[in-house]
Amino acid sequence: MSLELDIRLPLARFTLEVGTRLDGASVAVMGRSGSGKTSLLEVLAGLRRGARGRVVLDGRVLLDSVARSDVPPEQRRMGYVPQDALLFPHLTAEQNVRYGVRPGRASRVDEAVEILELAPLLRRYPATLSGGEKQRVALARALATDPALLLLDEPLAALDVALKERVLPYLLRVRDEARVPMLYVTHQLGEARVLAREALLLDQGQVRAAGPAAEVLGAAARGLLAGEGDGEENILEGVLERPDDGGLRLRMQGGLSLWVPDSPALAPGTRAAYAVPAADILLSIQPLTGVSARNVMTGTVVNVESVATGEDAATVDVAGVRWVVWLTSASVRELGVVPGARVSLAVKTSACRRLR
Ligand SMILES: Nc1ncnc2c1ncn2[C@@H]1O[C@H](COP(=O)(O)OP(=O)(O)OP(=O)(O)O)[C@@H](O)[C@H]1O
Repeated sequence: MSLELDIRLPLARFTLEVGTRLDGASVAVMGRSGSGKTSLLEVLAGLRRGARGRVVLDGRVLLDSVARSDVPPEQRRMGYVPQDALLFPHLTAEQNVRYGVRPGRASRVDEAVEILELAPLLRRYPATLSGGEKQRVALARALATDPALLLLDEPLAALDVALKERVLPYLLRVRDEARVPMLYVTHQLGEARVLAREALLLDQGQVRAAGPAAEVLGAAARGLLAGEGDGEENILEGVLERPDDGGLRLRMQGGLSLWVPDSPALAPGTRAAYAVPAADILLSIQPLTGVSARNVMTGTVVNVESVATGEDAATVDVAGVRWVVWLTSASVRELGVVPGARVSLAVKTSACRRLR
């Protein structure tokens, strides 16, 4: 995906001004409530009159106000899922998914149903679906139209959606299996880190930072989002395995594995994602032995940043997996937690909660 943006859109209190080039297959858009995220998505979708400048997606000019070209929304090949994505209440889930697909046009209906695991829900009506299930149907409807880019606007209300209801594991599949590029508004740093290759931070309509997710989603993002969302999470994705001597482990890229709560329903080989709150991880500068926590790992501190008064976040690299650990600033000083320090982390199995 290559997306060139140079746009200006006057809003009620400020002008949205975004000039950047994005090349990643997945881009997280973050910023406080009211910073212009939805407006940006609507400009890309072609739904906002009054936007000036240029939008070029994969070499196709979608907007060029100087040349007076403005491709209408239905010809932009954008799969837009707004915050309040409404399903047609009188249509089944399947009819909703098929709704936007024009006869003779490329379609990804079957793939969308498969990836979003909608087969058991196809005959149901929206009124009988849970919030997370409705989100999956709305996402499938967008994916089914074979978009060049998915535009996903996470409602703030999604913060209240129960952990198992999160659509994140499905978005990972859309990214890796359907391989449709996406621009994804999220309020969760942990989600953005695991999903996005690039990130764009908006502050009062201005780009505060844009670039590789690993660089952008650190201190700047945390400072900007302070007070939004509750607590930071580590999101780990991998494949489940069941060693001979019992238990259930998540094997991640790079070979690191994590013991997770066992459940007979979970088959080895299944892809899964887990959330571990940054505040639930124990950090030690001594090798940890004789602790009851089943997950004990050794890694290197990458950086330490302030989260709030008296509270810091240490990023620790363990075999290529980056963990964020929250600890008090007093502990950081007393223990000497500085970049380059070797530390051990302990995570109780029960602190690992499965998404979906
Ligand atoms: N059609 C419009 N005309 C003028 N101003 C608008 C319009 N729509 C939104 N705004 C204003 O522009 C600002 C950005 O709104 P926008 O919805 O893009 O923010 P957001 O970052 O998506 O917020 P949230 O996270 O709450 O969804 C807000 O101050 C809003 O009141």
